[in-house]
Amino acid sequence: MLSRKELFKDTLKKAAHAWKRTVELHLTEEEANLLRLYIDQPGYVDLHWVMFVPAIKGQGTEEQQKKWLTMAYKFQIIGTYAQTELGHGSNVQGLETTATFDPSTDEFIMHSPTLTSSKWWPGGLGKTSTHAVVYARLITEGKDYGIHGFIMQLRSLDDHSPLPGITIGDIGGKFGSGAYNSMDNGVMRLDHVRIPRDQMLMRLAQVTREGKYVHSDVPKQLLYGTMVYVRQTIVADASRALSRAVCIAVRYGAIRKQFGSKAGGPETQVLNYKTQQSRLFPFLASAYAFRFVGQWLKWLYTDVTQKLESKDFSTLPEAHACTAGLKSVTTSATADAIEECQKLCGGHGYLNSSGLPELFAVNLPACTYEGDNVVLLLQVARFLMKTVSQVASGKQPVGTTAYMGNIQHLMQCKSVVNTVEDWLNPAAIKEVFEARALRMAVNCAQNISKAPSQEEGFEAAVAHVQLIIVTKFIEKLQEDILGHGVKEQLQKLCGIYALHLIHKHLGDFLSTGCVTARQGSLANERLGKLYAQVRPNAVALVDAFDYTDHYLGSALGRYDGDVYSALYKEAWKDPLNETVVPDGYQEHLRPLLKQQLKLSRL
Ligand SMILES: CC/C=C\C/C=C\C/C=C\C/C=C\CCCCC(=O)SCCNC(=O)CCNC(=O)[C@H](O)C(C)(C)COP(=O)(O)OP(=O)(O)OC[C@H]1O[C@@H](n2cnc3c(N)ncnc32)[C@H](O)[C@@H]1OP(=O)(O)O
Ligand SMILES: Cc1cc2nc3c(=O)[nH]c(=O)nc-3n(C[C@H](O)[C@H](O)[C@H](O)COP(=O)(O)OP(=O)(O)OC[C@H]3O[C@@H](n4cnc5c(N)ncnc54)[C@H](O)[C@@H]3O)c2cc1C
Repeated sequence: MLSRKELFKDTLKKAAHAWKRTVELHLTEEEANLLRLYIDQPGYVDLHWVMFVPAIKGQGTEEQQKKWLTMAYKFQIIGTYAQTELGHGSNVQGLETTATFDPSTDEFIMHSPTLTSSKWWPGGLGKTSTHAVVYARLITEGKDYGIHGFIMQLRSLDDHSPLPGITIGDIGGKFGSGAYNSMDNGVMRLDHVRIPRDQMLMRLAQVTREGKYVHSDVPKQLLYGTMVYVRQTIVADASRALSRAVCIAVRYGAIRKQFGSKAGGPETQVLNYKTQQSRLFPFLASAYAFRFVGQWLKWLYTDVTQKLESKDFSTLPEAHACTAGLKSVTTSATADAIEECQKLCGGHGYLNSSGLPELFAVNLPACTYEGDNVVLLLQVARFLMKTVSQVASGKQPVGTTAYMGNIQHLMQCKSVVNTVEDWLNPAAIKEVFEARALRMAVNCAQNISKAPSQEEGFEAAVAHVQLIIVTKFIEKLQEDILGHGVKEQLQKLCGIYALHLIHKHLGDFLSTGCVTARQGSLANERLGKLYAQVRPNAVALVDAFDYTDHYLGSALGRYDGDVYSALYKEAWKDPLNETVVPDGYQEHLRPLLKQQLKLSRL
């Protein structure tokens, strides 16, 4: 119910309080991250910690890190990540902002040469950030060396006014009433702003005092390293958002009753309807699947980072493909699922008090920020095409593409599934997912020379990423899992996750010859049985997410199930209910009613 200005100020207040508590309680970095997470309101601090600090860590020299991170860690400066422009977001190489080296003063001149080169979108840029890592085309000795990162001070540390030559503001209201409107996504134009040479982030490349451009021995793709890091964190965010929506829909489904009353008996809980289960339980399974794959991705990222430190860059392409692909598949699935959860809750799901509209509006842009989901899957496709060609030339693939080394078998194997129960076998499931992914990638690679098809590459990428998620779920179940019966429940959810994908993408599985129509129908039968088996534990499986009512923010998802009183109470809090007769009655309603009454008497 807050206006944009009030909402923004509220975000500033919360962020300042969180920082105060962080300092007072001597929180570790991990604890402070959790605190920000549970504040649950997008704000400038996200960009400061999630992008500004990592960009300096990844692309700054040791000296630069020491200087800038010391101030950033103490919040003496607030930073953002200013990459996207009005004219270009996905195509980073198409950015237009220039950083021209002037050897006479040992400075870079930062400039926005066109309207489309205006920086546009960076979070916190609009009203808050004092500094930014700005991405611009480096020009020295008359030559354009492409995009590089530069640290710029944007606002005075005394009175917060923009520095000379910098025009800066907020880009305006966004989707939904709250959601991302707490964030001051900004626009910025630069008019020949001078910064010292040592504010170019120089780990990847340097410009000497004389203006010579010098490459380091690290791959230029490390320029994109911050995005790899953030994409990895977004997978965990998606899993959390999805589990919140599912928690609301499952709990409400157990309370809501419609039809089915015989002879005055109780009506049916909507969660017991098969159609409700087949729409909702795949989301429950996906929430767990995304959590496990997110944990694995965090491990992968840490592993790659350690390797990079010792100058081993071999796993960088795989890390890029995994983070891009998983960010894309999990955020798209999550946005779709939250929207569907609203429908699963019927009319009440459309109320703000259900918590679902806000959850949807906050998570929808994850399909776009940090890389448009389609563009990212096309990156995965590119990686797969390269891997297929390496396999063809005898190279043994590793990591998440290791299965491609089994090409002889996977290109011609037939699924062993013969009964409904056979679909309980993780090996049988994994084999059909591997065969589908490989055959789609190989078909795409073979067709590329004839007529390049983006769609084919896109579909192959989706199949590969789904295989990763299924595989990581299966691997998770091979670990020790504490708690009586917990593993059995997770096995059922793993089955649901995999089999619902077979159901959804049956066309792929059939057309690549991985399963027959009969096996597809056995998979559906198995899925129906799994839904029935999960039903008795569905509420416990969402309680296990351990969300407080406060964090869930939903009248429908309350732990105590007292949904109707909560909805009723929430309704009365609406500002429209502050007066019995609404504002506007005297000016607009009364004259209208009186006029009509007069006319009717004529
Ligand atoms: C309620 C909420 C509360 C709290 C939330 C808490 C936390 C939230 C966490 C985070 C979210 C917070 C805020 C959101 C902030 C959003 C910020 C942004 O959006 S920043 C801007 C992001 N922009 C993008 O992602 C742009 C996407 N575009 C690209 O990445 C690239 O341009 C491209 C599409 C990859 C194309 O690049 P290029 O033109 O160079 O193209 P090529 O395809 O030729 O690639 C060359 C070569 O490089 C390899 N490569 C590409 N990218 C990477 C990479 N990242 N890492 C490693 N390698 C990479 C590519 O594969 C090619 O390799 P080759 O085939 O030649 O071997
Ligand atoms: C809430 C939010 C916060 C953001 N925060 C920041 C930030 O802090 N810092 C920052 O720098 N940026 C930020 N961004 C910008 C964001 O990173 C870009 O919007 C994103 O990278 C997508 O780029 P675009 O907007 O140029 O989309 P476009 O690339 O213009 O996409 C438009 C359409 O074209 C399609 N398309 C584009 N290229 C291809 C292709 N090669 N093949 C097929 N289809 C294609 C896309 O799929 C999409 O459907 C933010 C954006 C949002 C929404």
